[in-house]
Amino acid sequence: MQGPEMVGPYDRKIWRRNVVGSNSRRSLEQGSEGKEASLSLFSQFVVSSSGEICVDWQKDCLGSTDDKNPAIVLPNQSDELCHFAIDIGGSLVKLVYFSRQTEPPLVCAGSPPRKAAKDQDRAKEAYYEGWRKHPILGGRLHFVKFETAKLNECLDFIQSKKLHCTNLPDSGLFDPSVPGSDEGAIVKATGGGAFKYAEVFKERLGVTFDKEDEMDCLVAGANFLLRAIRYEAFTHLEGHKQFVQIDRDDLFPYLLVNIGSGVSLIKVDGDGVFERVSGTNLGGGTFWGLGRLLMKCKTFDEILELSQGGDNSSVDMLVGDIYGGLEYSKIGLSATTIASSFGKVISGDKDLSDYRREDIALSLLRMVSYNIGHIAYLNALQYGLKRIFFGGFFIRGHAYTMDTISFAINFWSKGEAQAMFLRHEGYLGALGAFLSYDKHDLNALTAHQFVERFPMGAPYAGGEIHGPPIRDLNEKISWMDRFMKKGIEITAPIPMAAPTTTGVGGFGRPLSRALSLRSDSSAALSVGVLHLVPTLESFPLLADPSGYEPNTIDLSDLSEREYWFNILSNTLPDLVEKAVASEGGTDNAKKRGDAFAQAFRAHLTRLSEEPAAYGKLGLANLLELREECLREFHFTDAYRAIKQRENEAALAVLPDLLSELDTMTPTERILALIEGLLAANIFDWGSKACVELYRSGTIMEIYRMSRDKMKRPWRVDDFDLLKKRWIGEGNNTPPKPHKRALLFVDNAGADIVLGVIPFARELLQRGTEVVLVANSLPAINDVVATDIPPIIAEAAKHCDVLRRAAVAGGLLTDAVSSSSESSQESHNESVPALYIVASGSGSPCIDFRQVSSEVAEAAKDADLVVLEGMGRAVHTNFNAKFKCDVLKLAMIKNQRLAEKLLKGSLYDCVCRYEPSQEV
Ligand SMILES: Nc1ncnc2c1ncn2[C@@H]1O[C@H](COP(=O)(O)OP(=O)(O)OP(=O)(O)O)[C@@H](O)[C@H]1O
Ligand SMILES: CC(C)(CO)[C@@H](O)C(=O)NCCC(=O)O
Ligand SMILES: [Mn+2]
Repeated sequence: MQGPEMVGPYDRKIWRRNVVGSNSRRSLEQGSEGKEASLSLFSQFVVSSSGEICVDWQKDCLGSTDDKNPAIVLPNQSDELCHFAIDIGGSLVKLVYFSRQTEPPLVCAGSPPRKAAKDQDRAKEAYYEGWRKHPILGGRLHFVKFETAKLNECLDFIQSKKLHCTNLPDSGLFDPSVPGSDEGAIVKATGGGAFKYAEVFKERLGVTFDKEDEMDCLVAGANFLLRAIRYEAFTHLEGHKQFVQIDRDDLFPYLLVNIGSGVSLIKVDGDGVFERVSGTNLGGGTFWGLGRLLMKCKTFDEILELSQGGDNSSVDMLVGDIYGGLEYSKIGLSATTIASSFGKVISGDKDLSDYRREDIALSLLRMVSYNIGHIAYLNALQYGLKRIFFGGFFIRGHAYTMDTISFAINFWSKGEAQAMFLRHEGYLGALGAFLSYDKHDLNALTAHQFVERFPMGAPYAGGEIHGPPIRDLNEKISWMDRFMKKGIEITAPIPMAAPTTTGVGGFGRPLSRALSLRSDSSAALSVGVLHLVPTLESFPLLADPSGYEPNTIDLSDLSEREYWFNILSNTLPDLVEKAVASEGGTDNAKKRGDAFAQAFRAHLTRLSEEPAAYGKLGLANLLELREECLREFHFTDAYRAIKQRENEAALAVLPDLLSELDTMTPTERILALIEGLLAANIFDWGSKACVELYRSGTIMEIYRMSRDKMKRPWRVDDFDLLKKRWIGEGNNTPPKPHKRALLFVDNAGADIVLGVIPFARELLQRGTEVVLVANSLPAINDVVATDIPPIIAEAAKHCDVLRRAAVAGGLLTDAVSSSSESSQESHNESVPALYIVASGSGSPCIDFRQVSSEVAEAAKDADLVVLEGMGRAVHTNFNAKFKCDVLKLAMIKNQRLAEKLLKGSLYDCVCRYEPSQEV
């Protein structure tokens, strides 16, 4: 008698949707390490404005200083064949470039697919085919900037990354089947420098500029960002940042105020429909220029930093100065209103050196900001526009600047108009130029197809770009190390900073100037790398997609933030230990572990200073960030060994559990199954309380203890409702079973084996098709889609229903013989199929705005969704409504969550059953 045989999860013949892990949005990140460049080659490490790590190879690079024009050895060069668009302004050069892997992202972390080379080739071919048709598939957009006065740095950057070699004239794209050419690249360029520096680019790089109109680009960039990026626009009042949800269909008209060197005011009525209604020569260049002249500041950020400690009343003439300390209330001017910027200087015979540089800086900042705010308001008034978006790098994510502008708009419009700011502030033009490449069709993508990620350098972002990004793992580790040694200490994020206002932007003096801009300018907003993942979709069963908010806990609340940051910080050492062990505990693994901890702590510190730095912050984002950080340091599955051990232990007792269940009546069984699911959900290595529990007991002991405690009523207990739907009431005919159930599973071990599998088996027995939805990539001890087939194969040895369902779902071959010992299961009845689908996520939570297309496809016929575990059913989606029946099951393994959300206590259970919300 032959046992069931595994079928590789990548066999596309089985079920199109059953391609475990191939569509992970994260799998793109699991690139090979490529050629490892030697560390000693690089001397200086910096971070790009997009948070990428770069090396300053101009400074004494490649070991030999006399080599003036060194050949740059790019680590992972194959990963970085890209193209770009450029905006060369009066002050700054902005570059948007595109990258993608040259290899199809076939491999998902977890157990490696057992796949024949032949299949790999076929899949690769199909991937390239898709690539040719849709060149923007699976790529990333990076944002970097340089000073226009240091154009050479920009040219070097382009050259070092060979960006210009891949802008082929015919397609504007890199085609892996066509050998690259160094000549004749055509690049979309905008801004005045597209004219001024065209010859320089031609000479140095052989690049020809295809010029795009600057205003066209600004508008195209703004429209794109406002539609595609969920957390792009925000208001900023008295230090408080609030993201604004922009309705795609109600975007126009608006006023776009781009504050670059000079200022352009554009009335935007639609895509490509706009008018530049005004402009002002008092702009960012004015501020920077006067700052250099008056305060001898070397950098722009230095002026901003100075202004934080300023008191402008020593420089500005206030209304009170003119009115003898009184206000001019008749016309609504307070005594502290600035009557005349720099006006006080006329009255003494002081020299420049007699004034505090800080005071001058603040006066200057307010002069320029108010003036722009004023002009913006007048134009909004003239054209009847209520919404004003401010872009351009003058804003610099600087709280005080934004407050000042907001205050001005609010003041003059008497609250009628609103100032909004954009996270990608200065990149509008460059992005617009990039969008103007015919073939991209980026505009066709929607918000759920973009994932913005913040690499390890993001917390330090703000530095200038000097060289090629570091891709190589060793370089990353070394960079982290050097950064620490340079004395920019990233400490634990506790205690938390007060709300990060740098002062109230009224006419008075800034009230709070305690927090200074850090010298690395990290007070600015971070712009991440934008990943384009066309395979991600919005989950079709959401009842209210536009009102959907995945996070249950809002981390804009300071005490919540403090609490969770503390937990993440405290559990870090244990995680590092596990991660290092998972990689064999080698010295290299230890180094990576340390670097990971440093990197994650830096993110936490950054976010505790500026919670909205990466967009709206929820617990789910933090948990995902931690996983991404692990992946960045190549910890592919930190809990691999633990998961394996727990799976084995649980599988050993599964047959007994199944037999026990088979002796029960249907009514007893459904209760036992739900109890079992809740009890088994205790195995969660992401919970501090549970990890402590594991120290004192074996898996089975804990599971039994947990089961014994499973007495109803649970904290949230809809069991009676579920039972009614399951077996009906009284003598009435039982309701029809569900057609298809989607089970979003949580942890490995007892959770999946003793909780989910018996429940899935019950569903199958009742005639419900079952789709197990698991992570594409690992997160804590969560089971990954590719982990499940071997578990099912093992379970199927003891259960005929599972075996036949797995065969029907293409997970197992061998439909002929049975090794089942369970005689109670009928062999004649047909059993619906059991499928496994990867969710597209690598997080312990699930965001239903962005799931894999396989999940979206599988959802079409589903009439039951089961969300299991704290991450998926409580941290996220606790309040989510679905178009079909939904069952949310979890054990609460966190004291505060139990108290705050449920007014309960640790280890309380949630069994929430909500019938279809569709009317
Ligand atoms: N690191 C920085 N270095 C220089 N200027 C900065 C920096 N950060 C912010 N700024 C401010 O941003 C302004 C430039 O903004 P931006 O890049 O949007 O304009 P630009 O395209 O160079 O100018 P224009 O569009 O008028 O030609 C500078 O004049 C300065 O006020
Ligand atoms: C000249 C541009 C458009 C170059 O970006 C910009 O600097 C600007 O809008 N300056 C203001 C010029 C005016 O007074 O309208
Ligand atoms: Mn510009």
